[in-house]
Parts: sequence; C-alpha cells; structure tokens
Amino acid sequence: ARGPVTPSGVYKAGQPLSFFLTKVHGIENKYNRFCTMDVKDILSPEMGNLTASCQFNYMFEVPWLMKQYPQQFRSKPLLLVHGFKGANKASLEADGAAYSNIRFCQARLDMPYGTHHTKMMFLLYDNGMRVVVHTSNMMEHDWFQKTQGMWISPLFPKLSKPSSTLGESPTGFKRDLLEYVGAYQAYQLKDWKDHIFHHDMSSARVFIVGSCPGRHAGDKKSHFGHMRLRRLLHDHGPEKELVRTWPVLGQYSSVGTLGPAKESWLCTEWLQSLATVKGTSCVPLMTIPLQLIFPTKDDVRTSLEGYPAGGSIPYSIHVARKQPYLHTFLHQWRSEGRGRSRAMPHIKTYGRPSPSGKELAWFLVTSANLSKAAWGAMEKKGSQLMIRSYELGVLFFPKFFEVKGAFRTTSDVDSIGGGVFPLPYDLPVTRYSKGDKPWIWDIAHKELPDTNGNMWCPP
Ligand SMILES: O=C(O)c1c[nH]c2c(-c3ccccc3)cccc2c1=O
Repeated sequence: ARGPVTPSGVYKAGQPLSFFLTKVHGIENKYNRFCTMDVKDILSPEMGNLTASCQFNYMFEVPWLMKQYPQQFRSKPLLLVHGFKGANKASLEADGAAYSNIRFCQARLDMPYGTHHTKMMFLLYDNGMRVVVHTSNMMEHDWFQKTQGMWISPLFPKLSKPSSTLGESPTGFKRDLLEYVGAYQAYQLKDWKDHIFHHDMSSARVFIVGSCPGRHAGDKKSHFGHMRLRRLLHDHGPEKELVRTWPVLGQYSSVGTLGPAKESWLCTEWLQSLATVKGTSCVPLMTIPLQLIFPTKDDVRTSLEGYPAGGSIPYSIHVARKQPYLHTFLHQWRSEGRGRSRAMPHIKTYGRPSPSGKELAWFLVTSANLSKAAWGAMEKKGSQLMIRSYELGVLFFPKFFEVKGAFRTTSDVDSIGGGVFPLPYDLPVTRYSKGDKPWIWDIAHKELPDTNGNMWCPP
C-alpha cells in the first residue's frame, strides 16, 4: 500500500511510511498535494466510520475541535486527555460542559515543571481502530500556517477476542503503546486500553518513543526518554562504520535549561543516546557533528504569520542567556523543497542524516523539544532517569520498511516513491549567518517590521 488507503481508494500519501505534514494554508497547492493531511482529512468519514475518539494533547480550543469532526461524528464519545490543574483545568472543563459527549482525563503530573505535551489520537471505527501520533495542539493556529508532523497508522482490524500478544507488530508497537497508556494509571483510559487489546496492530512498522513523569530505574530506565532511544538504536540502529562521520540532527520549537556547559547534558548524556549505533553507545562523541535547527529571529519575522508565529516558539531570554554555547550548533529553518520556509516549525524531529543529507539512518517525529524535562536527565550516577513531562513520538528505521542500509531522502515530494523518506526541511542544513540570532519570544523585536508590518513588543 502507499500509506493510508481510504475506503474510497483515495491515496492520501505516497509511501508506506505514513509520515505526513499538516496542510499549510496560503501556499501553492502543489506543496499540499503529497504527504500532507489537514485535521479534517484525519477525521474524515473516508478514514472510517467513527464511533468514538480520544485526543491526547496540551492545548485545546473545544468549539474549534468539535467543528473539525464531520457533523455526523460530533455526538460520538470524545475523551480529552490533558495535564491542566486548577483554573486552567476548570476552564477547559467548562468549555467541554457544553458538549454532552465530551469527557476528561487529567494526566497526573507529580514532578514539578512537568507538562502533558503528548499529542495523539485514538480513532475507533465500526470496522477497526487508528492511532495518530502528531505535533499539533488542538487549536486553529496550530493547523493554519505552521510546519507540523504526524504519523497515521494503518487501519488496525478488530480481533475476535482481546489479547495482549495477538495483534503484536514486529516493532512491539501494541505492547509499548499499552505500557505508555498504562503509565497514566487513569481509570478514564481503561476503555481505550481495552480497545487497544481488542485490535490487531501487527501492521505497525514504527517504534513508540514515549516519556512519562517519574524516576525510571532498573530495566525501566530504558523504557522512556533518551534512554529508550539509546536502547532502540543499540538494538536496531545503523552500523557504526556507515554513520561514523554522519551528523546527529535535532529540530525543535523550544529549548529548556540544559546546563552551564555543553558537557553538562547536551554533548554528553543526550548526544551519547542519539549517537548510539547498532551494538554500542561507545562512540567518540567529539567526532560527531551536532546540527540543531531552530528558527532565527528573521525566519520568524518574515514568516507567513509574522512575529506572532513566535508566540508558539517559547524560547525565553532567561534560558538563552544561560547557554550561549548552544548557539554554536544552530541552523536556520529552511524548507524550500516542501514550500514551508515561511511556515514556522512546531514539529519536532531528530535523526541521523548523511553529510550530504541524501541518506537517513533513522528518523524520529515527536512532541519532545530539546529539554531535560522531555528527554530525561540521569540521576544517582546514571542509575535512574528523571523525566518531568509526558511526550510521545514514533521512530522510523529503514529495515522495518524493507529498505537496506539507510533511507534515501527527498525534501521535494512530488515524485515520492517506495523507500524514499519525505523530509520536512532541506538538507544539508544551513548555518546561521553572521548576525543571525535565535528567535526569543520574551524580548522586543523592533528593528524591522514583520510580514504584516508589525513589531513584536511582548508585555
Ligand atoms: O506542547 C506544546 O505544543 C506547547 C507547550 N507550551 C507552549 C507554551 C508555553 C511556554 C511556557 C509555559 C507554558 C506554555 C507557549 C507557546 C506554545 C506552547 C506549545 O506549543
């Protein structure tokens, strides 16, 4: 199959990878024709006859969300999984009270500074179930003029009886999804765990990479966060020789406090995980180029949205000031091939591209920004991994898509074919120019006007 084949046989994607970008409004149609989906496409009757759904997310505009469902699905049971507390929780629940089909599940956030970032849809149909793992908040602006990503599962058929072993995929998708959902320890998710038990997920070819709050020790240490990625790269990653000179790539829309020096966490613990190859994590980190993609002030200023795009790129001056070393790794947001150089990134992706960018040893699309809260930080001499937030992503390895060696890549998808990976941005990356500054959301930007002729004067 060439990706999600809807009942009418309409192909919404050109590849079995099922990795899409969201539709960007206001750009040439040709850039929204292949490997793109709008929120209404995902919820369309063409994907299945919906009987219930569950939306895991961070931010919700409830009236807008309800309008994204086709009229005939707006009365179906809808569970919203969030991490809000206090007034924010009350406000969200008040918004939902207007809809008798909406129920809520508040994810427990016991660690300070934790957030429920995970963005996932469970879509239950009369003939099966689909899982969508993505990067967009359930609010209009996130689906309008930004670069966002998603993985849409094949239709998982219903099993004749529930099973934790039947319906397992070569990547352990069903087991790992159940473990992730189980980590919430929430009674409101029991029915959805049962639905997962009841479906055959053997067609899933991606690995789940999740984070959940807690101090993970023993064998659980490699079940979440960057240690989960380290374990998967150790078990299924590229041959050491193949990627010896290949960069590690990180692309994200916000950054946490990573410590006073690159050796504090970024270029030691975190890079050690992402640079892991088949069979070993012992690679000379000094020889591994680290390439980070993060929008410049001018990328935001000249974007389709203008400076307001920066309202979803919350990099604080208080954090930036503490880690000037980070800026030496930064590269511009460039997506000429996908027509998205002016659609600011809210997608988060990580991978191992060849120096030319023509090949890719693995690729992760996730909710996780570049932060210790999301990826975890080792404690107690590396015996436990402390994670603050819920995050979720899916990891693509070539061999699980019948591709020998590395994926061939393209950032120009109008000729997408088997085994070619549709990148969200242009590779090789483009370093910041002299004078380029990273976008910072809580300082004024008044030197030059944005696309709409406005300046940026945060309160
Ligand atoms: O999970 C997500 O997608 C997002 C999570 N937090 C965001 C914030 C924020 C920053 C500091 C404190 C609280 C919220 C601001 C703007 C966009 C986002 C966002 O997009």
